[in-house]
Amino acid sequence: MESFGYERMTAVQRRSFGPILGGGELLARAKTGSGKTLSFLLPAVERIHRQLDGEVQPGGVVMLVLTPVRELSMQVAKEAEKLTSFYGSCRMVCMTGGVPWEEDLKSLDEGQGAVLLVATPGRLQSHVAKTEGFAARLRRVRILVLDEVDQLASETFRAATLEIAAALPPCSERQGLFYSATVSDAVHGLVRQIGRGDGLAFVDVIQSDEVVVPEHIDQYYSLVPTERMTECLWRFLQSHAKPDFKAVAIFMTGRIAAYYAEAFRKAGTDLAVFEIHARRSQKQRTEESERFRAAERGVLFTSDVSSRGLDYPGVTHVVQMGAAHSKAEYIHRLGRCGRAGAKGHGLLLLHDFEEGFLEQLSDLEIMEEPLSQMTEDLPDFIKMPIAKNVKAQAYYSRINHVMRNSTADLLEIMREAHRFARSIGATDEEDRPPEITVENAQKMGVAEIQDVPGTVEHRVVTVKLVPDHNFPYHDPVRGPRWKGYQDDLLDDALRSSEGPGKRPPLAELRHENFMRGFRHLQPGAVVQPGKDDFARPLPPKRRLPETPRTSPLKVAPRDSGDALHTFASWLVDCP
Ligand SMILES: Nc1ncnc2c1ncn2[C@@H]1O[C@H](COP(=O)(O)OP(=O)(O)OP(=O)(O)O)[C@@H](O)[C@H]1O
Repeated sequence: MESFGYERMTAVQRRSFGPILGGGELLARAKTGSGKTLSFLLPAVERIHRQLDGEVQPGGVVMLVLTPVRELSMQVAKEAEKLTSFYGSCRMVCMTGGVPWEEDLKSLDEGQGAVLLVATPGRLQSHVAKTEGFAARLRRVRILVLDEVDQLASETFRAATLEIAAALPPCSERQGLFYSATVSDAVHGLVRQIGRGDGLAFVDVIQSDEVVVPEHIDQYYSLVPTERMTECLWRFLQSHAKPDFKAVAIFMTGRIAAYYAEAFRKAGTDLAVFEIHARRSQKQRTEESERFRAAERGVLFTSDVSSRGLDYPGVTHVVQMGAAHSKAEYIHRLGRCGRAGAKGHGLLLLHDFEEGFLEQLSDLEIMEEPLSQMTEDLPDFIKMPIAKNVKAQAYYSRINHVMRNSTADLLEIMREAHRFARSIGATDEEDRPPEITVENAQKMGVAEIQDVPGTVEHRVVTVKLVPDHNFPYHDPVRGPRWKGYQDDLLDDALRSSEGPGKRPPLAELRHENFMRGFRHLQPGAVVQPGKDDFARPLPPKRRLPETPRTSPLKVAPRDSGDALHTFASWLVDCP
């Protein structure tokens, strides 16, 4: 403990060390931020060190730690690395999604000795199923740790966790350690399936009559009309933004977090804005995570990928933008602040339709923060220049999220989502929210409902590409390519009607593309791809002479080098 700079053990550490060193199985429940990571890592590595007798093959895994989220795996891996380098008897390897597959195998193979593997279930399950010889490398696992076990026991991770456990030695030959701040019935079920059954110790550092939220975290909530959510978040962040203010704001989905991060940046907050969610590449997520860890001040805009286990030093505030899936999830989210005995402050901004969630929190000390009067001194979030696509995606993802998590009437959900669309400036001049195609409406179960805002008829529009010059670049295999999502649009359109080896004269622009900014496209409109607003017709003077409907597509010859200059226009005729 001293090498980690700690004077004394926390309660969960004190009570875990003995049973783990003794080889027993353990289910442990302790508050967020109470030092659970070291409470399993330290005695487990010590035990492995004592047991290792040189018989393990290079690349063989002796200890496996599963965590549900990539960033959490990386965080646990860092602690594990400190310990393994101290003991020297095994080395740490971390495997998560978002990293090239071959790198996993390389890191297993390079280096001497047994491996302490920290991994997310998805990546490991894929290796077990697809990588030749991988399961064999797991046959010597002596200690299995499930960190955030109640999430690993949830529907999302349970199957993968069981499949991985099936590749390990029988439970009589390994030790299972199961940790979380909250323990559900599903956890007991999973532990029964994976563990030995007999002799499981339950280290419960939270007494049954005690509240599981650390006492030094103040909790507040406000009931907020959808239209005022952004304003409330803005005011909260601006009014608390002292020099050491460091906040985590958790949104319903990654796409909503992405919209807010961009909106707050553009609104000119003086707080540094960080952004972590599943819509970013793993490289971006890792870099952002490191930056936020090192930052003294700022806000992390994120989704539930950051709600568990992550230990960002110095987080003072957590804002939850909407109800959590459950009380347990609320507690995990809140636990990103007030760690290791520090003071914390949590604010839950509940949409007006989520009031019922408060019943689940009735035994917590959570106080109402009344809404302040609305004032005018705010950035204009509705007019904020943010791509239509970003707003539309936030809107779609929000509908999906609310549908999955609410029992409300579907039409009510759509109407409320319409209010959300308005509040982020995602509606058009006629107050229509982004379009939902009939196909998607069917998937969402709203196709049969009259008056669903934004639902459109299935549309397939045949477009003619009139090539000229000005393609951004020419891909030798795929032909002319645009940049950004417009690139995908053109590409989809062409791919949908490509014959073997050559492009046909006509390409179908399918209805999906209308969701992505084509709704204003009129028959005969001429637009210039690659420009800021793809769907905006060019002024009449830029119109090209109309091409006869049946004329073949003429692809301009490549002039010089890689740059094929074309001026393109789309002639559209409805079927
Ligand atoms: N004995 C100790 N004394 C002081 N600080 C400690 C001690 N052990 C761990 N810590 C620090 O406490 C913080 C929280 O630890 P950790 O991340 O393990 O919490 P946790 O209980 O796993 O939380 P969560 O439930 O959110 O996953 C970390 O910054 C860790 O370095």
